[in-house]
Amino acid sequence: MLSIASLTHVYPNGTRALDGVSLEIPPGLYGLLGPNGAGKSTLMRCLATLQVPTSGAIRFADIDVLAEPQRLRAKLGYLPQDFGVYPRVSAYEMLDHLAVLKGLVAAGPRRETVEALLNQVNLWDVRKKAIAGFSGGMRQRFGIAQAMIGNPTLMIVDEPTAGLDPEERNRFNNLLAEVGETKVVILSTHIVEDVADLCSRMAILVDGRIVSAGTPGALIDGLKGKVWTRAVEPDELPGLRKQFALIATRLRGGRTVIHVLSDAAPDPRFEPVSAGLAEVYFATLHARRKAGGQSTNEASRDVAAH
Ligand SMILES: Nc1ncnc2c1ncn2[C@@H]1O[C@H](COP(=O)(O)OP(=O)(O)OP(=O)(O)O)[C@@H](O)[C@H]1O
Repeated sequence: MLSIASLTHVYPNGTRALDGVSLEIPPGLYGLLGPNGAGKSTLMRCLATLQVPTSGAIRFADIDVLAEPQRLRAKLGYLPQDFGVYPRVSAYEMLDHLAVLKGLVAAGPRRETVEALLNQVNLWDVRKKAIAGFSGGMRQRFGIAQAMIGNPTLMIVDEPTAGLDPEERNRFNNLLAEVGETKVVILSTHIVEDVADLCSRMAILVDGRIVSAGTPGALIDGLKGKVWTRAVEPDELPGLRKQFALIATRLRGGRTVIHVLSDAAPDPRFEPVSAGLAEVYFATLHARRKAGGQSTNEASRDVAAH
């Protein structure tokens, strides 16, 4: 179990990237969903001991992470948002090198580990090729392999599927699901489907605060009977936006379809629509923006795009 208590981080320029974040994260895949700039990467870096938060506490099993970062590092696998340099050395050589850095010095056990990991992430056939020539999906799978050296019990994966095509994303997510069977895995993303597909528990982070947390099923149940839809003409949109809590507009076969949050049918032309995680996410963003006094233009102009 990973426990995060009242975690706050203020950057030197005054940006409050995390504002009292508290979460209890059990083993399995945990989704941390939030828009750009919500504070996800800041939280991931604090958990990965790469950044010291301004205040708060992090515990993983019996480890006080802020007091004993070295103890956590021995149990941690981290796939950063930007893996950075993609060297011209082969996947095998690079993984072998990283394994040495992680303390796997004895040649025999190291070879076994490297070979097993390359097989697990399905890169065995291309092990002799340079990482520089890998596709985005292959690089991310290599990223998971390097994160799994030393069999960590906590895995932190920051926006891993951004930029992957659907087939690569699917392959990557299958790998992540396998990894999540035995570890605490935190998946940070702004892609709702990744959380819907993979995670048994989740939280939504907006402006440095947790605004929603629970199982996807429970969060979806909370919207039952409250989401309504109808096709509209584009010139109706400004008026509807003022009148209703518009959480999304979609394009369906060239027509604009809106989703509105309301306890009852806003008018007879609306039909009820069963909510999914996308509606939960966009309703949460809408409520948060309203509370913050920001423009409440729908959070998504095309839910179907993700
Ligand atoms: N080094 C820094 N100095 C000052 N402000 C920063 C720094 N790094 C991030 N921020 C700010 O902190 C806030 C949270 O950023 P963070 O990168 O953690 O968000 P994010 O949810 O990961 O966003 P994205 O999905 O765009 O990566 C943003 O307002 C960002 O501009």
